[in-house]
Amino acid sequence: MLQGCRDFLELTLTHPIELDPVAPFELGGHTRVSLWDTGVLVFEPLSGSSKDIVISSGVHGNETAPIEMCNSLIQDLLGGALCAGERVLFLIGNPPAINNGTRIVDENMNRLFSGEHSRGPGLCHPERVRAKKLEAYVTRFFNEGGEGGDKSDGRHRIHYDLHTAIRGSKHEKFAIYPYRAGRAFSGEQIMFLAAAGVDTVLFHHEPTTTFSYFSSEHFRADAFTIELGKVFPMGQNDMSKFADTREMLKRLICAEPLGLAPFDETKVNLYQVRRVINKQADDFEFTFSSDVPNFTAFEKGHVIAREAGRDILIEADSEAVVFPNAKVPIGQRTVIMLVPARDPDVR
Ligand SMILES: O=C(O)CCC(=O)N[C@@H](CCC(=O)O)C(=O)O
Ligand SMILES: [Zn+2]
Repeated sequence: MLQGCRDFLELTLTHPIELDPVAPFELGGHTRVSLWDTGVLVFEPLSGSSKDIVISSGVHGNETAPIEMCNSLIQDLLGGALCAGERVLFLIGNPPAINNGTRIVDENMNRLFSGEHSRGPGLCHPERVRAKKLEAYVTRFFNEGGEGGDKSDGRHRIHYDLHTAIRGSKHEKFAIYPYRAGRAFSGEQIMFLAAAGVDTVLFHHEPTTTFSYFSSEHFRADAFTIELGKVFPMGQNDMSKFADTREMLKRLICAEPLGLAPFDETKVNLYQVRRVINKQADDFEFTFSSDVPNFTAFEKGHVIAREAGRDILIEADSEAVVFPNAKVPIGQRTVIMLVPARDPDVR
């Protein structure tokens, strides 16, 4: 089915829920290719490697640019224009939502990891079932690679979960670095991201149920949620804006020299998550308009939102907003509040 497959994304979207695994086959005498399920594809160099790399896209169905970029890398690998030098697992997260052209179908998949899919109402709809399967595929992929974690720790495990943001951003491309209890941040990873055009990093301050946190926490992977720009419908992305990102992912996958500069905090924008504001009442509303870009800062005392007759104020001298979204279910995150990172533990 895969050999001679015209387009991996088309195959995935034609089988949005599941696809029988395909027996591994060899490509060009150098790579083993395995299809584990719909949107789940593994490339393994026959001559060995040192990295296990997960690249996921489409966890939110309307975030199309990363899906198109990954599909083009996959097509080049399948077609022989590129040759994998490292083990790579590509995941297209939420095919039914991609077919729908929407962020979610029933529930935000990126709040369902680290077992959250099975809590509360349990596996009651496809996004929960898929999140559980995605965890299992990542687990299998890292375990089959062998012992690993951060770069200094056996095989180097990496997970880039690629997204695009609902609104525009003062920093067009940025990454969320999941909370890492007792682990320093990787300067090399931050410089890799910068070379990929992702010049801004947010250090999260607490555990979450996102996909990148799952890989970071359970497999000690260098894992990130990466926002590559603003959402556009499939086919309407200016792919030239993703050239640097694609180039660096290509070099990584193909084990080409990365040519990274040493960590230099003057070359990147580093923010610390100060707090997350969760929605507590149906009437939650922001005081700023929907076209205010991510990373807009407000001064101490400014009222940024209201709910249940209560004002929500800026607490620090200045705090910047990212991902403001009043239309989330009660209990979920409406906005992340940022301050500049002061002396982050980057090594
Ligand atoms: O633009 C928005 O409001 C959301 C974009 C998006 O999907 N962001 C991720 C971030 C995940 C993280 O915090 O690591 C999400 O909300 O799931
Ligand atoms: Zn997203």
